Amino acid sequence: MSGNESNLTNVEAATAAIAMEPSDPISIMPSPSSKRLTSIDHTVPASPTLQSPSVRRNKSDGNLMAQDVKEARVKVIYTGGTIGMMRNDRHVLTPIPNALVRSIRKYPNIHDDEYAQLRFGASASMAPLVLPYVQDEPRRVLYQITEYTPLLDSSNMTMNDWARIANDIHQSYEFFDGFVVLHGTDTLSYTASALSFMLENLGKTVIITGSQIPIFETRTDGKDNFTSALIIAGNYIIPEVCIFFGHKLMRGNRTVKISSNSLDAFDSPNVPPLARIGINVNVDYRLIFRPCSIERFCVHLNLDENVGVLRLFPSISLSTFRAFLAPPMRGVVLQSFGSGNIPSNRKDLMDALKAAADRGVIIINCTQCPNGSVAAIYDTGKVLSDVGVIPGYDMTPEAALAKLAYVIGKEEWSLEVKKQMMQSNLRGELTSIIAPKMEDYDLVDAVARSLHLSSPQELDQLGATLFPAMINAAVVDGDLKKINNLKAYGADLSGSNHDHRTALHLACQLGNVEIVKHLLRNGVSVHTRDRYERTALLEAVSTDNHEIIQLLINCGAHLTGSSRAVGEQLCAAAARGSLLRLKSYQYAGADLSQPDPSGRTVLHLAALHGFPEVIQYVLPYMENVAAEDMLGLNALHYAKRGGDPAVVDLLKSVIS
Ligand SMILES: NC(=O)C[C@H](N)C(=O)O
Repeated sequence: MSGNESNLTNVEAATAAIAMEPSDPISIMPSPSSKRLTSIDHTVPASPTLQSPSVRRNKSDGNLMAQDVKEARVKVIYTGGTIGMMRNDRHVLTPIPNALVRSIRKYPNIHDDEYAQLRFGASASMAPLVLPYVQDEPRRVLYQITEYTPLLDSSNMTMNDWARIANDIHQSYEFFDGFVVLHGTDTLSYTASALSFMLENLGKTVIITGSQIPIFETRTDGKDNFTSALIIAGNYIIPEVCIFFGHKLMRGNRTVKISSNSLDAFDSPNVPPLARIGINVNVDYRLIFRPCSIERFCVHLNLDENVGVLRLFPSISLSTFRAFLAPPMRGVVLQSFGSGNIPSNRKDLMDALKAAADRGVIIINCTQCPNGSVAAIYDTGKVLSDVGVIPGYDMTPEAALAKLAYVIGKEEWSLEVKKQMMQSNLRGELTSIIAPKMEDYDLVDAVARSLHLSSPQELDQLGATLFPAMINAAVVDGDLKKINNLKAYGADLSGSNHDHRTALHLACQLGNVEIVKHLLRNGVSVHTRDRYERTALLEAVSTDNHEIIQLLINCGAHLTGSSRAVGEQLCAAAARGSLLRLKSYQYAGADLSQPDPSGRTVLHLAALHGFPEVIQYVLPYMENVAAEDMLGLNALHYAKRGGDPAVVDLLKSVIS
């Protein structure tokens, strides 16, 4: 898709467009990383720009075999960690290259080989892996694993590895619905925190997980963590970098590793889990932190390594303290006592802090307590702000350190802006002010009372039914005030109705630019697909609203569905002579030279139906003006059949 070429800077992304329809040739294309011999793609790249499957009904038992089944594509980046380790002869756990995918193909509860055979035929052994059917989840998850070389124990990972993961997500962003990173647990919270900052304007789900016991062992937490992460990444739009561990989905930059041997190895002390996995998946949508600016997804890879964590202890020596703050240090997380206190009677330490802050070192005050926040309620804490130390509120040391590396690495920001950013809530990593009490669920409560409903589940269900309907009514009325009121009542503006349509779908269909902007600024996802696989972008294309198309594209929206289906739509528009529709698709990122399933292009159809202005417009965008369809006919042949002499002459000038 030409409109997306800026993102397709590597072979992997470009080859990811290979269709996975059963009729498509399936081949293994080298990824740029594998070219450098540093990673191996174990399957053909998957792409959400592909058609849903046409797998058939099983003749023997009559069961539905993937026909009409919706699919989601998840990219798995396997970096190492216990999850893929095996014990060597000395009983020491080490990661084994190429073992994970080989084993997974044999596990029927992680890979549905029957579905894969039906879907990908003879090439199934190299095709994407397929998660078996999951009750109550709408999509079959197809996943592609990219294995890094070497596989790392996470204790050996560095900031360069964070950049590599961020870059790989960036390169394949448009080809997948969600991302899972398999990672060692020891430094997982650091990686999650760093990625949460590096992935800017993230619109898709990224889940990092691993395990305490290798996935190859009979008793393992790896299978559950991995499959749950895949299910959530494929079926839920939670535009955050999350950690899945021990039945909980947590905001990554709020987590800490709390146990080296418990299977509940992670906790999110200051923010409840975003989702809990029991018999059902329960997502708390009100907790989700959404990007609220109209900007496209991008990555910031420049991190400053001159950062550190200094944990205070009674009687710390001045020389230790000074040495830590000395150049080249540029950012320090000062882990203070309790609610942010340091020994205020230690003038020597205060002077050293002030000298460092005056030199431009950003010093951020975080508590040593696993729970709670720093607050200037004691004199011993207040003195810190007097010497230029910034409050880190309730940030974990991991998040504060990663944020310092990110913020200091933003060379375009002044020192003042950097300090401001450290105190601002960029990705849900800190709570600086107590949120004003929401009139949360008042409205729902009132209705519930009149209906005699009382259980939390009934209230949730009522909210999920009432709010989307009421928001949609406000969208139809074009009533921004009403939309805001509903939000104040606790409505999730990203909520969808029974057709999985959001208010954004409707606003795009109605062409209300103001409401579209408002919804985007309130974090409504551009990636939600309704029951019929339509995105908000497709609604804007269908109504030829170019301003809205541009807004959505600026927010990271892209075309989904098979590229050949897009070709079909383009040909239909050309046959009608609709230059407007062709432009709509083009602005939405479509490649105007994309053929339909019979190999015909817009040029063929415009030639046949005699639309010279369409031909003039599309000519510069055609990859091959003489492209032939499946019958071996090019656009000139079609023009001759169409019989318009002007069109024939026009095409003769470009096709010999
Ligand atoms: N459970 C684990 O994954 C621990 C391992 N040492 C790692 O962090 O890679």
